[in-house]
Amino acid sequence: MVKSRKAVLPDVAKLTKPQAKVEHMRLALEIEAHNERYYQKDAPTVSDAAYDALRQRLEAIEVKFPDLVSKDSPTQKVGAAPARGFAKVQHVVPMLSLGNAFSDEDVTEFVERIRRFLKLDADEMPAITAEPKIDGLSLSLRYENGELVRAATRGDGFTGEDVTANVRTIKDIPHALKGRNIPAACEMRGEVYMLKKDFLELNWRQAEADETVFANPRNSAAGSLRQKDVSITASRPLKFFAYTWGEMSERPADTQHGMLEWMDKAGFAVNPRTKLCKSIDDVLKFYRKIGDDRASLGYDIDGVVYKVDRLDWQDRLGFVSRSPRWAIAHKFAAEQATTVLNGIDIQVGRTGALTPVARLAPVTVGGVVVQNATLHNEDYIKGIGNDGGPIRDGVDIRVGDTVVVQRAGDVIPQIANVVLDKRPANAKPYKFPEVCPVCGSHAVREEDEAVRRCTGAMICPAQATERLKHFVSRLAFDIDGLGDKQIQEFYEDGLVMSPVDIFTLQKRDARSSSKLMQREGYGETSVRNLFAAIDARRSIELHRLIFALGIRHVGEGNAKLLARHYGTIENFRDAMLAAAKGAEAEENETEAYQDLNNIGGIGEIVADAVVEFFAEPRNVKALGELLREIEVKPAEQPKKSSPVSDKTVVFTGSLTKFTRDEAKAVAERLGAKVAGSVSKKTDYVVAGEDAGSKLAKARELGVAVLTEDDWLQLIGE
Ligand SMILES: NC(=O)c1ccc[n+]([C@@H]2O[C@H](COP(=O)([O-])OP(=O)(O)OC[C@H]3O[C@@H](n4cnc5c(N)ncnc54)[C@H](O)[C@@H]3O)[C@@H](O)[C@H]2O)c1
Ligand SMILES: [Zn+2]
Repeated sequence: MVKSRKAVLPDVAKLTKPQAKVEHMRLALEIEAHNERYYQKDAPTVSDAAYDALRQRLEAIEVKFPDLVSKDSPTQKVGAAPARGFAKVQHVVPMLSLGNAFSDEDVTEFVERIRRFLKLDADEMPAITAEPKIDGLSLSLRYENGELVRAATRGDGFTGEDVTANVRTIKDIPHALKGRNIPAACEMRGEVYMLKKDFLELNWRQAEADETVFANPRNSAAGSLRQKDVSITASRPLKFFAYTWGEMSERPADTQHGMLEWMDKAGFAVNPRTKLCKSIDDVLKFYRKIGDDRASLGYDIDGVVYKVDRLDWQDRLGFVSRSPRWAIAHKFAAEQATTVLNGIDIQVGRTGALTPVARLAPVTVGGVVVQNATLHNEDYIKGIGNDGGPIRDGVDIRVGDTVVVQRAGDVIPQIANVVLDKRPANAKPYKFPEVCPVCGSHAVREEDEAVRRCTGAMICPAQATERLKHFVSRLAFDIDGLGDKQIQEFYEDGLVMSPVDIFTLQKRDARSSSKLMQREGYGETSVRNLFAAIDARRSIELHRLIFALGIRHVGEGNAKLLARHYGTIENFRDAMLAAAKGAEAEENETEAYQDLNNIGGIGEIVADAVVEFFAEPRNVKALGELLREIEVKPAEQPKKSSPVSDKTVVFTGSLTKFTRDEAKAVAERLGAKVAGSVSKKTDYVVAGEDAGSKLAKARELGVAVLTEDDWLQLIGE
């Protein structure tokens, strides 16, 4: 895409001043729009390579016409302003960006610049640390007297977002620093990221629950950290590498690599692949080696960062507008390849969503053969992004097009761009089907939804079979010998049309004249094994059953939260039926609904989806039939061994050490029950400042009252 853009735009060298001015303005606006989507919404609409190309062109224009540089130019700025909804944190030492190197020459030039600046001898090579450039988001952690007091995102470099409560849920980040050599004020900085396997697993769960699916681990990490509901952050597998610092009352070392060693001792994860290099050759060798190892690293990196090792030299070198002079990021080329789009298939999911999939002429991208790419939804094909703005410069995707396919890490391949010069003359805009390709029902788009859905929920075989496949899938009933293929066949032959049919199969088979045993591919043993596998699942864990119901937005995680909260299927069903009574009203005011909505980690969208499910009599009937055939085991209660398990706790007053959501999530994880009011059954009341009537009540009833610190001590934090 970099190339196709350059082919259509005039060479910067040939631009006249007025032309340059117009283009500068256009590029700046476009870059600002991408910055907002990337940094604030965690949802970019173009590839990093495409974005970098825009920046490079803007920089080239500014080099030729320096008076176009203003303080508002994107070349002078870092990131984007903090998003609304977060408290702001001023960085005492700004958090800047890095200059980029895209070639070996750029790296040589970087080292030369340093030598000239420091006036080093011709044969004197500054030692350089080479660090993997983790593709996550940067974070600043402030420790005072060794205790974590504040965490902030980079924001625009000067003002970041306060994410202290979120950060306290990340295991890699110590709440207190270790060792003796701890400066009184100490700001540690590094990258929050997500392992590729955790990202894929999370996306899979999100997709199952019909929730936001992230484009890559970086966006996923950023989206997970920047959550107003801390319990969501706590449920996401975030990790952290430390690699630099902000304000430091004293420096415990005088080299970059010495500082990294100190960080390791202080209790941080430091990237083990970092290397101290003595020559440019060393540096480039490191770059190529880690480039080769990239796929096996476990986390995404988008290049290597080189830093001058001596801190006194770093100090002398200082900064240019938005980046240090003593460091540079050597970027990897994006993994892209060009191929032809042979067709677009529509898949119908269990919730009736019509999802377009690109069928590509097979092509190798970054060492992997790619034949399919996701096309997300009909707007995406048209060149319209989630926010209604253009993507790919508004170019649509047509069957027959030559397209640029891109893989970032292990993510599902995407179509990064269309090569318009190669579009066949007869290519027609793609017409998205308005009926379900499986059952023929109308497929409609709801207002504010990008997805078109089949309306034939009750009759659509795609939905019914997808629901059944989900019902027997690994995290649900997980029945051996009953996979996608068998479900499809049994459905087509009318043997299994709804979940309960699975458990009555044997009874019906005994009475039937056409036996399962006589089917092709089946014998006595396989039928016996199948029935045994089904019987083995007549007793099922509550969370598996809840997950198996296929309620929108209820993935494995939410199913577990619900199971843990309600304990038994009877409790769960009764509560949901009670909540469903209020579903018609504008605001659901039933106590059962309030209780559901108050479960840590369950938000309104999930609560509404569950209630909606129970408000539909056909669903309740199907569940009732199923429950006559199976037995549901009560939910396992979490960790028995903790000092607060089975205790009932009430938090009151204004808390300063943690947010209420956070306190609740932690307490529940340790097996405590968190209640809203004080009674004789209450074991502890944790009172913050200005605690009122609940504290009085606790005193009156003789319930133990703890300060926040007492509580932390009690749970061993
Ligand atoms: N696709 C889009 O729409 C879009 C929009 C904006 C930015 N971007 C992408 O974001 C990046 C530019 O943003 P940027 O200003 O954050 O710069 P950058 O990512 O190029 O470099 C600076 C960042 O690198 C990170 N980093 C990782 N490991 C490091 C290490 N060992 N030492 C020091 N820093 C390390 C830090 O977070 C630091 O802030 C580019 O890759 C760009 O393509 C994409
Ligand atoms: Zn259908």
